[in-house]
Amino acid sequence: MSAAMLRVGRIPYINCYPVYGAIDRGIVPLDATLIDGVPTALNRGIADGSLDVSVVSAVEYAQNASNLLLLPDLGITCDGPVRSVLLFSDVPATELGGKRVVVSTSSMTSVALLELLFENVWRCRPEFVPGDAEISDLARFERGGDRPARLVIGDAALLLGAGPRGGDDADAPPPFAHVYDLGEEWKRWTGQPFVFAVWVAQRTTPVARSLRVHASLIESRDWGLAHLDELAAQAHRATGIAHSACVEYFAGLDYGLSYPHLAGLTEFFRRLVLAGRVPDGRLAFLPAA
Ligand SMILES: C=C(O[C@@H]1C=C(C(=O)O)C=C[C@H]1O)C(=O)O
Repeated sequence: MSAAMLRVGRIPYINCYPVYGAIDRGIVPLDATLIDGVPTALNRGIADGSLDVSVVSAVEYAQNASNLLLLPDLGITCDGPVRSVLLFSDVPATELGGKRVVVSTSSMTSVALLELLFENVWRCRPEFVPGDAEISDLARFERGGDRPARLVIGDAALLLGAGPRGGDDADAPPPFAHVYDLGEEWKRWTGQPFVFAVWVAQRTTPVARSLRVHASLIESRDWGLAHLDELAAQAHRATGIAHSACVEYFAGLDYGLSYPHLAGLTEFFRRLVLAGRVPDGRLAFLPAA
């Protein structure tokens, strides 16, 4: 009897196209079932054991490291602006103390990073309230009043960051006066790259099976990096974001986990441990495929 198919998580944002594009096209085989979900849904799937391997918020690994192994050389990272993790605000961030900041329910890493930035860089203490912030939620965003700022990630952030398009949008709310790119803010603060997402496997999943998934993901990622223009065209068709903006977006992301990325990741975890937000821990890797 063959073991059940592994369940492998994928974020449906365009930021995952470069990792899964060749698998989606049948160019690289993946012996697993792909499960789509926003980052917090995949985090839950890894935490409750319903996913075997997945991309997750970096913070999910830190929360749950004793049950997980990191997949080598895979991540969603930036070294400066990320373009898709944005704080939109009607007032400067330093003036948000005591005010409500709506944080995306899809995100865990960016929310933790935002809290660190408020404590250490903007030095004020807003009240964080969760709110849905996917593309389908954009039209219903309440503006102003007691919610002057909002953290948005992924495709929704790219779209909102691009601003209103054309002159036929007379009813559109005015753009936010201040937009903070969290990759850029982290770089300015620490000088380091930032790792938003990592790929993990359950320690209970047989290593040989996780290794096969890892090998497919690496092969698919390498194909993706060699075909970014084709993937940017697909991203444009899927979201309406300008092709040139998709090209620029992919160029600003790095899908590896090199020494500088690991330095940024451990710096982030160290600061989260200091703030009492995640348990102290260590990085443990699946042996490289
Ligand atoms: C760069 C991004 O990285 C992401 C942000 C995550 C988070 O904040 O928890 C998790 C996965 C990634 O999708 C993005 O989604 O825009």
